[in-house]
Amino acid sequence: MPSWKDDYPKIETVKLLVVGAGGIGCELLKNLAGTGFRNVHVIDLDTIDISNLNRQFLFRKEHVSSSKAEIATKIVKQFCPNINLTYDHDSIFESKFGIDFFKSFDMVLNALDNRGARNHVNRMCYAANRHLIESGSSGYFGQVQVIMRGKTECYECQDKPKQKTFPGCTIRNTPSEHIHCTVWAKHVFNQLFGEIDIDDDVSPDMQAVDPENPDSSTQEEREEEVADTPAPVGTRQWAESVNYDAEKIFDKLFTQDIVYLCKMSHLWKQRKQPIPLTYASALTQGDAYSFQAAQNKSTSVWTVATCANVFATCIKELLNELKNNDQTPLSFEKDHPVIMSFVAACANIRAHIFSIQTKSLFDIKAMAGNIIPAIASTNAIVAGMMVTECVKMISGQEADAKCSFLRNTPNPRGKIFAEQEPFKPNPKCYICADVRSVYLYVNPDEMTVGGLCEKVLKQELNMIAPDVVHGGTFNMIISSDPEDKMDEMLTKKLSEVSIDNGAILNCDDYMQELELKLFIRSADHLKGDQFEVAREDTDDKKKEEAAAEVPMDVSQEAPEAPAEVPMDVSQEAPEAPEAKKRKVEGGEQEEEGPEAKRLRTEEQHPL
Ligand SMILES: Nc1ncnc2c1ncn2[C@@H]1O[C@H](COP(=O)(O)OP(=O)(O)OP(=O)(O)O)[C@@H](O)[C@H]1O
Ligand SMILES: [Zn+2]
Repeated sequence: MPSWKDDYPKIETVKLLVVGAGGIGCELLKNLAGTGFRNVHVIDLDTIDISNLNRQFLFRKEHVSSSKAEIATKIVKQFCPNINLTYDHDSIFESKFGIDFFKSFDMVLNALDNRGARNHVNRMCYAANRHLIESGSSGYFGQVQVIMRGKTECYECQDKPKQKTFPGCTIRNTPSEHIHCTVWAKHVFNQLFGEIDIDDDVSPDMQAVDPENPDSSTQEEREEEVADTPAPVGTRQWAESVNYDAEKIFDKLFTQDIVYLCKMSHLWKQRKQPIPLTYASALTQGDAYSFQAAQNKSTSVWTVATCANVFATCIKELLNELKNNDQTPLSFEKDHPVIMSFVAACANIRAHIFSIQTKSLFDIKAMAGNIIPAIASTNAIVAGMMVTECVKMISGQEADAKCSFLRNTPNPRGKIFAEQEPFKPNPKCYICADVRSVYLYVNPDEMTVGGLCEKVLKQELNMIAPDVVHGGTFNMIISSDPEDKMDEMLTKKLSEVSIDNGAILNCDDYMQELELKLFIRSADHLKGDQFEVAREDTDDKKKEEAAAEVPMDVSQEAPEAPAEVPMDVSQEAPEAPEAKKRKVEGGEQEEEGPEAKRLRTEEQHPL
C-alpha cells in the first residue's frame, strides 16, 4: 500500500521534539509513529494519574505513578519497533534544554496544557529558528497554530485573555457564589501551608468599600463600625501561635473573623449577613463522616459535620507533610487528595456561613483546578491536524501550512472544522519583533524591585532568569547570578533605585535569548506591586488619536467598512485595533488586549 513516506521521504529523516505526553501528546506520538516518522524525542515532567486513563490511551492502570514520557515511549515502541523514540522525564524549563538542544531538532510540536510552558517553548523555537506547531483543546474546542519565525505570528504576538480573577474584597468580605469560597479556601491553604502571598490574605478587609454599593458608607463610618474590635491577625501567625490546633483555626476563620465581618454593617445593608459557626456546633450538623469515608462520597455534597471532620484531619496531615519536607512550602495540587479535600471542606463551610449552596468534592475540584472536561475525540482531531501540518512544513510546502480550529457548533457554513491562513507577525510583539519593548505602568514609590522581578518579569512576562540593568544609571537592578547577592536590592522601592517615570530598563534572559526594553510609566493610582502592561505607550496613542480625530461636523461620512475576516473563522467584523492596558493585579477582570479583539476568535483560542 502506498504510504505518505513515498511522497514525503523526509518523514523518515527529520528529528522532531514533542513537548507533553498527555491527552494530545499520546495521540500525537501514535500518529507520528504510524505516519512513519522515525526520530522523535518526547519530554514530559509528569507521572500518570488514574484520571488520565480515560483518554491517554497509551497508559494502563498498572502504569499509574510512572513517568508519562517513559511509558508513552515504551508503548509506542511496542507497536512500532523501528522508531527511534527517546524521552526525558523533566520540565521543558530545565536549563539542559537550552537553545542548542532545540537546534538539534528540525521541528517542535507542543502538546502542553499551560501558557507558561507554551510561551517558553515559543521563545526557545524563535531563538533556535525552528518551526513550532502549537496545539490546544478545551472540551469540544480544538486549535492548531503553525508558527514560523519571520513568516507567521508567534504564540505571543497577540495578548490572550487572562484567567478570570475576582476582586479581593469579594473573596475576603462578601462572597456571593461558590467559586468565591473556593478561591478563598485555596488562599487559606496557601496561608497555612504554602508560599504566603500578601495579596491572598483571607481575613476580613476593613478598608474595603462595598464593590457593589460604593456609596453606601464613608471612610469614617467604616472605621467607626470596627473601632472597638482589634483587627484580625494574619492567618499563618495565628495558626503558629496555637500550634496548628484545628479547632482553634476553625474558630478563628469561621467564628471570630465572621463576627468581625458582621460588624462591618455597611456590607450587609443589601445582602444577607453571614452566620458565624463554631467547630463544636459544626460537628452537630448532619452525619459526620471521617476523612476516609468522605473520599468515597466525592460526588455527594458533604454535610457541615463531615466538612468540619475533614478540615481537622487535613490540617493534621498537611502539617505532617510540611514537617516531613523540612518545612518546604506546599503548593496547591488538585490531584493531591488531602490538599483538595481541605480546600473543598473549607470552601463548603464558608459557603454554608454565607448561605451559598454547598457543592461536592468533585465539583469543587473542577472549579479549583480550572478543569474543563478533556474530550478524547477533540484531542485525536487536533493531533491529526498537527501531523498534517508537520508533513507540509518539512516537505517544502510551508506556504500551504494552515492554522485550524475545531468548534463545538457549526459555523454559518455548517462546518465544525475551519482552517485559516496564519497571520503575519505582529510588529509590536515583544518576542518576535525587531524592536522589543513593553510599557510598564507602576507606582514607583510602592512597587519593590522584588515585585518587579517576580510579578512582572517572571509571572507576567514569563522570563526564567532575568538580568536587568537601568538604562540611565547603568546600575544592575536584578541579577540571575546568585553570587551577585542582590537580596537587599529586592526589598527596595523602584523610586529608591532611580526607576521613575520615563526610566528604561534593559532586561535580558540568557536562557531564552530574549532581550527587551521596559519603559516605565508612573501610575499613582496603583498600589503596592500592582501593575499594568501594554505593548505600546497608551499616552502617546491617545495623543495620536486626538490629533488624528476629525471634528464631528466636518465629516458626515460613514466610517469605512472594516476589512473582511476569513469566513471560516468568524463572521464578525473586526474592530479597530485599540491600545488597551491590561490590568494585571487589583482584581478587576482584564480587558482584552489590543489585537485579541481583532478577530473575535477567542472562543476558538483555547491554547
Ligand atoms: N513545563 C513542562 N514540561 C514538560 N511537560 C509539561 C510541562 N508543563 C506541562 N507538561 C505536560 O503537558 C501535558 C499536557 O497534557 P494534558 O493537557 O492532557 O494534561 P494532563 O495533566 O495529562 O491532564 P489533566 O490536566 O486533564 O489532568 C501533561 O502531561 C503535562 O505533564
Ligand atoms: Zn510574536
